[in-house]
Amino acid sequence: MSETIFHTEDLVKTYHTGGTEVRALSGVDLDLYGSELTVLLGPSGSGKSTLLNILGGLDHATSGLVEFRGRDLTLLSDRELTRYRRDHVGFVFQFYNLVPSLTARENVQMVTDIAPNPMRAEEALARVGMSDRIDHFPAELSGGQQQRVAIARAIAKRPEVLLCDEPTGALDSSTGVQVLEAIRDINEDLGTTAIVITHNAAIQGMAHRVVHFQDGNISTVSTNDTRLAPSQIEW
Ligand SMILES: Nc1ncnc2c1ncn2[C@@H]1O[C@H](COP(=O)(O)OP(=O)(O)OP(=O)(O)O)[C@@H](O)[C@H]1O
Repeated sequence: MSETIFHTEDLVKTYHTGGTEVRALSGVDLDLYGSELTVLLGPSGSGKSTLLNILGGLDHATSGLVEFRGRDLTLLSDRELTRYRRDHVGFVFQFYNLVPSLTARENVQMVTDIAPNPMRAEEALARVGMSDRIDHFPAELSGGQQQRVAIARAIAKRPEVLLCDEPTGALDSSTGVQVLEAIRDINEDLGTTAIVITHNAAIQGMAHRVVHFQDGNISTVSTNDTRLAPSQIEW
């Protein structure tokens, strides 16, 4: 088995809003491994995004342990967390968050211009099958194409982990499959550890490891002996 990338122990996240307390994560124990593609599956509100945000250094846990390669993220200051995110993590969200006034290439270059060891924007876009749309603006691209540009932007700095929160949530099945293929290819070709949130159970077939969430905790973790190609997935 490959190296443990993320390790959590009794991880708790509580939100306080308007006098009420929501326990978004209630004692999560989890290990995730390098170069794997993990799917986090579960109903709305079960805590998937909360966990992903903590793993990615976007949010602090309330209590418990969360380690990235043995380094305790809960001990990091905001400044150190920013550095951790910048150096190690690529994010992809449901809505692509591209800058509308910049072309696909320029959207990716926003990252490659400031990263220490980036791939060229053209290479990142080629890896997601977008070479022929490199000078197009987001409004000239379909939702799936925009999401592939967003993936290119996320991987251009060569992050160790790619965290995807509902990357196909806004897409139909055939467009979504192209996005899943891009994520699978990044995981396989670059060895990038990928974690993909979905509430679409069909997607779990492409994962090495599937983590099922229920009510702020993990109900089961399973592994797929045989994985599906994204082209075999439909919803
Ligand atoms: N910033 C916040 N303030 C207050 N409550 C929050 C906040 N973020 C999440 N929650 C609550 O925490 C719980 C877990 O939310 P989370 O977004 O992690 O679930 P999820 O499984 O990702 O759901 P979805 O699939 O709908 O995105 C929910 O009850 C949600 O309402």
